[in-house]
Amino acid sequence: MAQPDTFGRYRVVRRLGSGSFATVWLAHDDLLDTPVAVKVLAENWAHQLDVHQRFVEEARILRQADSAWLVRVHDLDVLADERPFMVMTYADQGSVADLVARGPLPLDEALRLLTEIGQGVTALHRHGTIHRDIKPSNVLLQSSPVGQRVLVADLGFAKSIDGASGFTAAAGTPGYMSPEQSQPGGDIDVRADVYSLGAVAYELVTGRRPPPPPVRVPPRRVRPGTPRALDELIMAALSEDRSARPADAQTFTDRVRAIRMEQDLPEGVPWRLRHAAAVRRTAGAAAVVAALAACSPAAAAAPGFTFGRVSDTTGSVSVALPVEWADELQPNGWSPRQLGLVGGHEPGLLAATDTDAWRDGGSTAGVFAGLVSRSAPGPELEEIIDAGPCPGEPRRREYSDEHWGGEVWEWDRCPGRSSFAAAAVRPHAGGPVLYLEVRQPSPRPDIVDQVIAGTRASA
Ligand SMILES: Nc1ncnc2c1ncn2[C@@H]1O[C@H](COP(=O)(O)OP(=O)(O)OP(=O)(O)O)[C@@H](O)[C@H]1O
Repeated sequence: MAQPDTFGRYRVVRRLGSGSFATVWLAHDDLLDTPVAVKVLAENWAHQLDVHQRFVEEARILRQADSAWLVRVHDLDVLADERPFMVMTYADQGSVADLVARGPLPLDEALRLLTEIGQGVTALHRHGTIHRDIKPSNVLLQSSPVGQRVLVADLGFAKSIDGASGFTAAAGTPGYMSPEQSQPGGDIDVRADVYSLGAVAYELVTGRRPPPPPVRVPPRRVRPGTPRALDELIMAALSEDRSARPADAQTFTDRVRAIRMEQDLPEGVPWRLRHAAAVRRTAGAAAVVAALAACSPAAAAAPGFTFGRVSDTTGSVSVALPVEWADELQPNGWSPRQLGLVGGHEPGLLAATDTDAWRDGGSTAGVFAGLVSRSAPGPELEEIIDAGPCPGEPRRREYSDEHWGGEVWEWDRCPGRSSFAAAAVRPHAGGPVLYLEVRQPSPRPDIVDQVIAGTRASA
């Protein structure tokens, strides 16, 4: 699609993306000197009266509901070719879908996001509107002076509460959509949005979208340590019987807020979930071949193993490991926030015989290496390891070679008959902390040391 120069007085900068009905552009309001997002109805829909009307209706609802937790609409106009466009707040930090794609969030962050999403949906309910398509990709993120702010967006399917019964077409997204929404002609009320809030909550906490209704696996089973009150709230919101759900978004949000205030929330993400995102984003066979092709024999291999080298996609982290461990590679980085540490998305990689088994703590051999933010005080594993991945106390030892200094913790008997080592090291010459995990069939500290010695990182 050719990039237009302007929409009205808004100067186009670049295309942000397209949905089923519209394309959204980043533009600049030169008069007010501020970035804006301009959503333009697609040409093929512009002449269809009902779609045109729905687009204008979305703009009006967002304008009238006017909440800090909803995308704000500043202007609505029509182009010369009759395509309507709305001018919105620009959400500069992507969507909650991008965030959960990196893995489950620390609970306090998940609850903060849920509270803000709930406030946005509450504003819609107060305005007399049911959103009908709440899902992580429809919740945008904007940077603000006090951190990150949530903006509920995309009311393409929204309906007024009064006119919500007797829909003829199913609308919504599987996994997030209430059971009543998938019944054409079924009547819908605000509790359909409560179901979707429960589904979003489930995904924020576990890193997984809930299965279609009826949902039988509570979040606690996927993420041990989830507070019982949160588990119960999410499962209540996901009830097939809507009379068992919280009555509306306000009730749901109040309960989330109470859990946030009262509970002593566990920090970080449990071990078995930490690499969930990494595994999900495994780049497939092409990356694996590339990884092996990139392997070059490393010097002074441990007896019985040939070492090779794999790198992450940014080229910042490069790890030497036994080549037979590098069957599968996830080179797209990681989020130290999963360990309860500061930092956003950082360079890192997971190379293993079976990356799924890595996540589940099953039988696999491999190495995870990820950079921790430069401001991390480490390298101290106490800051990183809250509860061990394996039974028993680890053996702890100092580590030092020509390049790195830090510490290593080793567990010999882990689930899946493997042994597990975690290391936090920092270059003697200065630089960010590197966090490593080595999983192997039998405890071989010499291999752990060789992996660390052969690893290189640049910030
Ligand atoms: N206010 C905004 N600021 C920044 N990006 C936005 C904004 N509104 C939408 N986008 C982005 O533009 C893209 C298209 O959005 P749009 O709402 O048209 O469709 P969608 O939600 O992706 O799909 P569909 O409408 O089919 O569900 C998405 O990637 C969305 O994240």
